[in-house]
Amino acid sequence: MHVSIMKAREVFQVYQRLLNRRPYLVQAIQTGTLMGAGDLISQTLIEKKSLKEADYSRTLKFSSIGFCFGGPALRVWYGLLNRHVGSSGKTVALKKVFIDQAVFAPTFLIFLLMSVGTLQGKTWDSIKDDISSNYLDILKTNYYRTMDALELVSSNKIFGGFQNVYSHESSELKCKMNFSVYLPPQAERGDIKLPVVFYLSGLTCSEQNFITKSGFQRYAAEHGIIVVGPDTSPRGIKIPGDDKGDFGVAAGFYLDATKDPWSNNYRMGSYVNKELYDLILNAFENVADANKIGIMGHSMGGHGALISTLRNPGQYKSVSAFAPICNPSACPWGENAFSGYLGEDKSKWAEWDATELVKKYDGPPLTLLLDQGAADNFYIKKQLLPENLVEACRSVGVPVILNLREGYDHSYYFISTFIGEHLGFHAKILKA
Ligand SMILES: N[C@@H](CCC(=O)N[C@@H](CS)C(=O)NCC(=O)O)C(=O)O
Repeated sequence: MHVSIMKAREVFQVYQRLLNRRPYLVQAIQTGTLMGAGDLISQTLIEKKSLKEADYSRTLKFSSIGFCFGGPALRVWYGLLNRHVGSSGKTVALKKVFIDQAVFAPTFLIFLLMSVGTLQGKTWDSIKDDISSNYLDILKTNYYRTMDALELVSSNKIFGGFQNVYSHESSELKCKMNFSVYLPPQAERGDIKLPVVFYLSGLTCSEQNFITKSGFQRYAAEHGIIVVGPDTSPRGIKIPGDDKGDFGVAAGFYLDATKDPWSNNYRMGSYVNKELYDLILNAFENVADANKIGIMGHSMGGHGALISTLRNPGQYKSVSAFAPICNPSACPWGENAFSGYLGEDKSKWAEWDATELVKKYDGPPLTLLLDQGAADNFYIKKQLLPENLVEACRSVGVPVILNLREGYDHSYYFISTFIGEHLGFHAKILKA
């Protein structure tokens, strides 16, 4: 699995390089391929043709429209938008979506319907008929899809940057989710790519706790780091037994549940590491550096940061955690959550347990940074077990730093004291 993930990453990097070097050609090939594939999917899934019956000349016509016109037109259009609207700032994304949907979408759709008609050998009159009967329906469907995308919930200026909260419909979790994005002042002009650090919160938290209590923005602004904070579980889905505080709502444990009734929505592992990860890199393409991504977290979120890194070698270049649940298979919180989400087979638990995962880690070199308050009741009651993780790291030679902080507890008072050190640690690795 590690090998295939590394390969996928390399392919993505080659793609990025090609896109920088030959933007028009790459966009043309991409749009051509997508339009061809779209036609083939429509013929097989919607028109119910078999692959033998499919009209491949129609597929080729769609591809060539994408290659010759769609791709280059998109490239020119996004270039114009970047030049005239800018590429970052509080309202830039919203302005761009608005102009794109108000100007480009209606114009391009007419052009597309005309090209398709022409390539199908239709007369001008029948093309006009097609346009008058289909145009508004297609445009409306497109508008509904756009509105589904990203919604800005709030935006506040802090330490020269903006603390934003967005919401979106998650396909993994099948519900509406909030997440936070801090854009430091260095993102304002949109002409430099910055490191991104994901922060995963603990039990009972939403995306709000970290952004209102930790004071991380001062240090993110200092280092020029974008910080993204997802929520901790699916929201608004009522499943009996989901309100226990350490299981269900606000306790997704950053894994993909396999046991009913949780497996349909409780997919925080894929949500964070695939859906949200890709969404951030796409939506903030101009300012987020896809090669400089780190992850950190607190308690259940510390466990999330560690397993996300260990399960996806190379995806996160830096990782750190505050009071993480280090060995969930061996503590009451973890046993309760894992048996509920994954069932009783403990071999499946090991796939989501940092202490087990690190023993099999086979990826780029990593140093784990852990901070633990010595007066943390959950540490004292053996919910967190950092020593188990440190021992496992030592057994396989993975470097780990464990700072035991005298007198500190489990709260955000502890996190806010050391958050600057953690962001400094990420900055050092990601900016190297
Ligand atoms: N479920 C436990 C843990 C609650 C807790 O301490 N949550 C931590 C994360 S594990 C937190 O960040 N709470 C929110 C906050 O302090 O703002 C309890 O209810 O005592």
